[in-house]
Amino acid sequence: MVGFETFLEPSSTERKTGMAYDVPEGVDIRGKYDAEFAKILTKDALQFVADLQREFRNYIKYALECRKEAKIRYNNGGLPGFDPATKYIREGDWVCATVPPAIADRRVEITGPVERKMIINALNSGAKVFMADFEDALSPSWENLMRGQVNLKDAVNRTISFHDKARNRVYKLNDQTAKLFVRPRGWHLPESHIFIDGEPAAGCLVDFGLYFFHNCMAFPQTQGEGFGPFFYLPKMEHSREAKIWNNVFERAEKLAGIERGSIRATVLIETLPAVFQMDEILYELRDHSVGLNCGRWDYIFSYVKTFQAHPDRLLPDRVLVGMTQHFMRSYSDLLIRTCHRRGVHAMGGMAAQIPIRDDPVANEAALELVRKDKLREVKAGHDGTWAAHPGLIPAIMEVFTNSMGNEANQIHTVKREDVANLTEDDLLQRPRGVRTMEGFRLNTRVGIQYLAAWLTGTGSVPLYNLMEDAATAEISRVQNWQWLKYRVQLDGDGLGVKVTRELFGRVVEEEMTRIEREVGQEKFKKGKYKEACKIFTRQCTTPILDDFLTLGAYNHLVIHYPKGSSSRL
Ligand SMILES: CC(=O)SCCNC(=O)CCNC(=O)[C@H](O)C(C)(C)COP(=O)(O)OP(=O)(O)OC[C@H]1O[C@@H](n2cnc3c(N)ncnc32)[C@H](O)[C@@H]1OP(=O)(O)O
Ligand SMILES: O=CC(=O)O
Ligand SMILES: [Mg+2]
Repeated sequence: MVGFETFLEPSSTERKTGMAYDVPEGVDIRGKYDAEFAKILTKDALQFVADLQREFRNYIKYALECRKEAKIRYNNGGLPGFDPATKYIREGDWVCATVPPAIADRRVEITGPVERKMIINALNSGAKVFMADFEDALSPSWENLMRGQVNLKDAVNRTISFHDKARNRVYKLNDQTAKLFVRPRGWHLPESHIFIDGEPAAGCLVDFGLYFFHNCMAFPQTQGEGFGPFFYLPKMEHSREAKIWNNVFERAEKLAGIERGSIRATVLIETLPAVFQMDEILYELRDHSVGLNCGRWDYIFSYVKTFQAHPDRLLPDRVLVGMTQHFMRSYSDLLIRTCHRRGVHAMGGMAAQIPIRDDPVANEAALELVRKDKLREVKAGHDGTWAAHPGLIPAIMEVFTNSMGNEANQIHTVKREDVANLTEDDLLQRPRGVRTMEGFRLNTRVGIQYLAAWLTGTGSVPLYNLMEDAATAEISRVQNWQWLKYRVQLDGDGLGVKVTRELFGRVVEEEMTRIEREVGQEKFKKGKYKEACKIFTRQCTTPILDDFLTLGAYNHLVIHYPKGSSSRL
């Protein structure tokens, strides 16, 4: 068996001879040529991605077809629930592989896009783990994705640096850094700059494949056999999708010649159907799992999406749908019980507050909200949680450490058998609260500004002192769609106004004026606010809900080089 190290050495014939990528049979690169990207898009790396694509594409297509069938069932009145056919897995006494000591303690994890300076800051932040994100926090332009792969390779090799010329500041890695996890895109997103056998590659296989190919050998070399690389897996709806990932991992380990079970992944439970599949998902990944995470923002989005044809389950204002709602608390509790029963981490989620630099009082109030959220998580039994910003880490670390002390996690100490009997009704309970005009306006203002940033290549932004990314923006979009579709009455501000297309038209106009005032005329003119407004308005008023905000909008990011930038030597 040829090991990966042999693969990694480019042969003389594989070195670039011109301004084009050297591609294997059946692969066509339609993104811009860049000499740095060519070090990632080597012929062997592309062959690896193409092999994964060829082996798994039909499984992925099938899984996406199954999602469509499930949607039809829900749209016809069905509810997601536990599957009687897999009761034996839920009731069985199995456990996942032992948590590797290197990542036993994950009490604070920082997340962020795969941007060069942020990677260095995150790795140096004092968090235990850094989740480098190709997903919710990244706008998946060719430039961002490929630059991100270059950055991660340099980070794993510990050669990464960044010179901020404006501030004359050089960024380098500290001796002690966070452990690196990487989150590839979800199954649904294509990578339209890489064609394999005439069709776009699956985005997640590109993200996973290129990162794994270039970096997998560094983990056994620096951390010992069997300890990495590590991943986060997003937006799954069913254990069949986890099974595909498990097979991808096994194939990758075999090709690389690294020990089976070296790859470890935490799955985000961030769709409503997946909460009924947590045991099954862990079971499929049992040799590669290090737990589950409460992806709370996508989970709320998924609640709306799953119940898009259920007018009796409309959401109140977005700000009211927090972790103390019964359905959210039940989800977090059951996740903890499930993970600890199977011997793996139960990770908490992201509080959206970020530091407010110019207002100490507001800053303290925001920090207090974060502390409260984290205290609830650690008391419930979570083993760690997410921070959106380095400025939050000391406070979050303190809350977790005050509760957990020197224990690396709570896997064996907090079993949560008290929630063993949580029911489908608990997990689906309607969220409570009122709907207001300000909620409708805020959704509109946030949705448009987020999309405008995303279209210009920024996938996570601070808006009104909160972190916004693809998942939080999804809530704004689908909530407006839901309220418009069912012409809800805004019952929370005493006005009793009905949400109609005419009202939405007025709100969009007024909020665009407000955005222009807030960001300034020049930024407004130069930015993509009008384009974003058009996309957002269509998505909120379309008769059939788009599955994802980013799927339609992705076409606006794709730039093909018509003559192609591939060559075969
Ligand atoms: C729903 C989910 O999926 S959550 C996970 C996905 N979302 C995310 O990962 C969001 C991550 N967070 C961020 O992107 C950013 O914190 C934002 C956009 C919310 C705010 O960013 P900014 O306004 O630029 O923050 P701010 O100006 O306060 O940054 C101060 C410093 O902290 C750094 N910083 C901020 N957030 C991060 C981060 N998450 N990771 C690393 N460094 C960070 C900045 O780079 C900056 O560094 P510098 O002082 O060396 O220049
Ligand atoms: O990915 C995390 C989420 O909350 O969504
Ligand atoms: Mg998410």
